[in-house]
Amino acid sequence: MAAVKGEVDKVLKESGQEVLHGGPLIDLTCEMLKKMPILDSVVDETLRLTATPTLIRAVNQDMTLNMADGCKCLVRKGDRLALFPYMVLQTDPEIHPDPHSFKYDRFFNPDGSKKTDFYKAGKKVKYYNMPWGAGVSMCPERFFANNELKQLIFLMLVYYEIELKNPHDEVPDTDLNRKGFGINHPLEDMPFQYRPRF
Ligand code: HEM
Repeated sequence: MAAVKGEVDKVLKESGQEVLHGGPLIDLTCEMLKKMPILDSVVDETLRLTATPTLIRAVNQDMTLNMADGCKCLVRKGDRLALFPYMVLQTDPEIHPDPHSFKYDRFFNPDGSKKTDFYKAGKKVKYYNMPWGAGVSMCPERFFANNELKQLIFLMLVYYEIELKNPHDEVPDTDLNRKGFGINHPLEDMPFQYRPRF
């Protein structure tokens, strides 16, 4: 959180704004949100660990799927195909080392650019994180949803001092019953406390 807070403070300062007691509300623009590679990485990493959609496809013609391990899988016209990227990509330890840990910098390079180089068996992987699905039915509202998440985090960090109530508690497990249905929920709450800065 400290890294994101540092980035939020920098972007706010560069915009010439500050939080003042009784002062005007922060004017948060899309341009400001675009200058936040750390926050982008944090959102991507959060979705990597929590987005578990099942992608269903209808097979319109007989075809062969070539798997990463060299296997070939025949699918027939009329079949239904269910893909579960959470298991096969998002938590593959070869693509994402230490896959069940949250690493805020997993998706950005030291020069601040977005990290897109991920490998499996020595080959660059095209799809390394698929919270939004892929292809023609890829979530059409992903830019909106991504910006909403970024706005919420930005404004929470600008207006409030936030800390975990019990910082040494383990991160709760997720509810296995929801796997396959969008975003995973934690089994328990993680209480936090906050104080307005204004
Ligand atoms: C974090 C938030 C969200 C996530 C992780 C998410 C994820 C997804 C996924 C995985 C799919 C299926 C993609 C596929 O089959 O390849 C999808 C489809 C879709 N999503 Fe989202 N979504 C999110 C937010 C939203 C929001 C806010 C809206 C609307 C305002 C939305 C509207 C849609 C629609 C209409 C489709 C169907 C697209 C189609 O079948 O052509 N999503 N979304």
